[in-house]
Formats: sequence, structure tokens, C-alpha cells
Amino acid sequence: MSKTAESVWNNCLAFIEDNITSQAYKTWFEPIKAVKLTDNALSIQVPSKFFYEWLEEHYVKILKVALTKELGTTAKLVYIIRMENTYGNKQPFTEKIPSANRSNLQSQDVDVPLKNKSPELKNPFIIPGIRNVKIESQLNPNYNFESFLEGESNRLARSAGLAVANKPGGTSFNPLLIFGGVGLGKTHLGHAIGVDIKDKYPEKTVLYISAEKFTQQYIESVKKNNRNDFIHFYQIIDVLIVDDIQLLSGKAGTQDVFFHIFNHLHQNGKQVILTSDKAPVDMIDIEQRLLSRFKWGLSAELNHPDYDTRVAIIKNKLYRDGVEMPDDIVEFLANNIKTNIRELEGAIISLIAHSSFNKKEITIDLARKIVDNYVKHTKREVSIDYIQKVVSDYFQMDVDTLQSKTRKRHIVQARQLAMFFAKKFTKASLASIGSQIGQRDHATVLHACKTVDNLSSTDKQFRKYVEDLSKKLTL
Ligand SMILES: Nc1ncnc2c1ncn2[C@@H]1O[C@H](COP(=O)(O)OP(=O)(O)OP(=O)(O)O)[C@@H](O)[C@H]1O
Repeated sequence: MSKTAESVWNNCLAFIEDNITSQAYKTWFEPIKAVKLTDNALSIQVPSKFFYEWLEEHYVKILKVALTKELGTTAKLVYIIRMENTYGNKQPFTEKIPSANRSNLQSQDVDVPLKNKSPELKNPFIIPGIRNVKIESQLNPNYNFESFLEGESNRLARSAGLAVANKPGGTSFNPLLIFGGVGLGKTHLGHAIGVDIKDKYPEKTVLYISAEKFTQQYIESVKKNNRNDFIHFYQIIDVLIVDDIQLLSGKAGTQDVFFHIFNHLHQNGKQVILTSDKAPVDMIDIEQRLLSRFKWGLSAELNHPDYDTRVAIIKNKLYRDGVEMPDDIVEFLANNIKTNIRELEGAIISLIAHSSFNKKEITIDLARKIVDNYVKHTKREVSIDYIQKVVSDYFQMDVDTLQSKTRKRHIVQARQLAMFFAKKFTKASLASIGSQIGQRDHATVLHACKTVDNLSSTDKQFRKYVEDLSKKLTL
């Protein structure tokens, strides 16, 4: 049997599916179509330029292996990027730079079909007209992609959000469910998708609503006997963003009505974006038929941001607020508030407020107080990088010097102290500490810990170093 684009691609897919996670496969390979096979070149169609860039960045190796297996070493891969000539889609969005100074989003005019018997839709978002209703998107223009910093923790969700914004209703990410712990940016990302869609497709009707408000409106509509108007209102939306969908838990009536709205939107190629504080599997008291719909598209998790992302978020916030803060304080905050971006922002605001009300400089002591007073429950854990930084700063050297091979006494002592504190304050093994502090082995770390113990009981000056550093690292 001769090879066709489809047969070659199907074989490649089988190989790829075996070698990557099922979520990655579903996200990045299922939407691809094989288009043609000429000579040894397979052309595949991808939904967007972003998609192509992602594949090139993350999956080029596996694609190459799969294709070489099928077509030999001269195999070539050609991407065809589908661009539709509709408004906002003329430019690949990866090149689009959102304006920093957004004005508030405009109301959206929606023509309600004449068959609608009740033009006056009783919904708080609607100012009834004769045939035309205005729907406020309820989007916050400040929650946009530009202000939503990218990091390892949010890369998949952010990228999927961008893909959805580029082609609402036209990707396999429908619904797009963004889930994650408290204060990790679910609401921000939900808004950002909506804001970007309004930028690219101003004619689309976008609505952001919290599940709580949705429930209240539904209850109200039942009381006032206009449940159908309520349903009809939501069915004319092009992009529906429902925040905190887990709050529908245990509310059978609201779940039922949402189920009908969801089905209608989905069947009509409209985009649904949901956020939740848990993954679908962990949602309780949500009907099975609704849960299974949540799983139709893509569930993308927002994880705790890593250190670099936390620093970037703090710096970005300071920059936007026009405030300067010394780097060591930024690092201190990033090191001490790890699990909630809202708390991180709260601490920055408190710090700025304290310092300006009391006309005090922003100091590390003030930062410590704020962290203690405002984010008491934050678990403190110092990293080996942070320990090396604090020790190097204390001895006025840089981290490279601390890690160097030199035998100069004061540098050796600094290195030994860093190893000692890494052992004391982290859960890392001796071997891991050694490899992170200048590529030493575990025996060197053990020796360092013993030396620090001995010197602290015999040398007064050295004991002072240990006490000072201990204070700096634990406060
Ligand atoms: N990646 C990010 N870059 C910049 N700011 C972020 C990022 N993620 C979250 N934030 C900020 O953190 C704060 C909390 O985010 P948000 O309210 O979206 O969290 P959430 O996950 O919806 O929280 P909750 O679980 O309480 O509903 C917001 O001010 C948001 O702008």
C-alpha cells in the first residue's frame, strides 16, 4: 500500500502518543491535520502560528524521530498555518503587542433574533432596547495577558488561553478549564482571554461572570418566573467565562440550567472558559454529566510560581506602581511568600503603605514585620541559592567566589558556612548540597558541617558569624 499524508502522520502520532503525556498529546497533536505528502515532505496544518512555535520549541525532536522512522533521513516537515481573514486574525498574534494603556472595554451590542418573544431580557447586564440589547462584558481591562507574567507554573494554561483567544470556539480547548490553588491567577487569566478576544474580535459578545453571581441570577429568575429569559440571555453569548465553577457544587437547579446553556453554546461553536480551585476529578457534588463536559476540552493547571516568576511578578508590580525597592527586599519577599500571588501583592502594598505613612525607608526589617503580620501562615523555607546569596553578601563577596576552588581561608569558611546552613535549613541531601555549592562531594559537605560546629564552640568571632547568618536566614 502506498503511503499517504494521513497514513504517515497516523504512524507518527502513534509513536508520539507513546512517548509524551496524554495531556500534551491531546493539546498539541490532536488538533493537527496531515495535508499532503510530496517527495519526502509531509505538510501538516496547525491552528496558529503560536501552535507552530510551540511545536518547534518543545516537540521538534520527537517529530523528527517519528518522521525519520516513517520517511527516512531525508524526511522534511512543512507547517501550514491556518489564518483566517477575519478581523483581528490578519496578524499572527504572537507579534501583537497589547497597548499598555487600555481604555475600558465597550459595551457590546447584540441583536436578539425577532423570534424572541420577550425583548426585555430581565438580566442585570442588559439595558433592554427594542431589538437590541447591550451586554457589558464585565471584563477588567487591567487583567490582560501583558500583565500576566509567564513562568513554568502557568505556561500551559497561559498558552492555551492565548490559543483560545486567537480562535475562540475554534480550538479543541473547549471548554478551557483553568484550575489551581487560591490566588494563583485563575481570575486574571480568565479575564485576559476575554480582553484579548475583545481586542481581536470586537464583534464577539464576551461575558465574564462568577459562578456565584450566575447562581444568584438564576435563583432570581426562578422567583420572577423568567427562567427562559435567563437561559436565552446566556445562549446569545459568544464567549462565556465562568469563574469559580466549583461553587455550583450541590446546587442541582443551577447545574441543570448551566448544563443546557453549556450544551447550546458548545454545539454552536461558542467558546466556554471555566475556572475552578480544583481539578474536575476532585470536584464534589457536581453532576456527572456536567463533569464529563468539563473534561471535553482542556484542563490546564496553574501551579505555584517558581522563585524567578515570583521575582518577576514583584518587579513588574513595582514598576507599574512606579515604586523602587532594593533587590534584597524583593528577593526576601519572593523567598518568603511562595504559594499565593495575591499574598505577595498584598505584602508589597502593605510595605509601600507602611513606608510612606511612617516616612520610613523600605528596609529588610520592615519587610520582615510585614511578612510576619500579614502573611503569618506562610511556610518559610529557604533555598540553597538564597543561603549562598545571604552568606556571600554577608562576607561581601559574590556567589561565584564562594563557589570557587580557591583555598583562601575566608572564602573556604564562607563556603563551609553556606554548606552548614544548607544542611540545617533545607531538606537537601549532602550530595545535593555539595553539587549546588561549587560542585563538591558529600564528604566535603559533611566535613564543612563538622568544622562549623567545632569552630563555633572554640572561636568567638566565628560564632558571631554563625549567629548573624542564622538570624538573617530565619527572620
Ligand atoms: N502570572 C501572573 N502575573 C502577574 N500577576 C499575577 C499572575 N498570577 C496572578 N497574578 C495576580 O495575583 C492576584 C491573584 O490572582 P487571581 O485573583 O486571578 O487568583 P485566583 O486564582 O482567581 O484566586 P482565587 O482562588 O482566590 O479566586 C491578582 O492580582 C493577579 O493579578
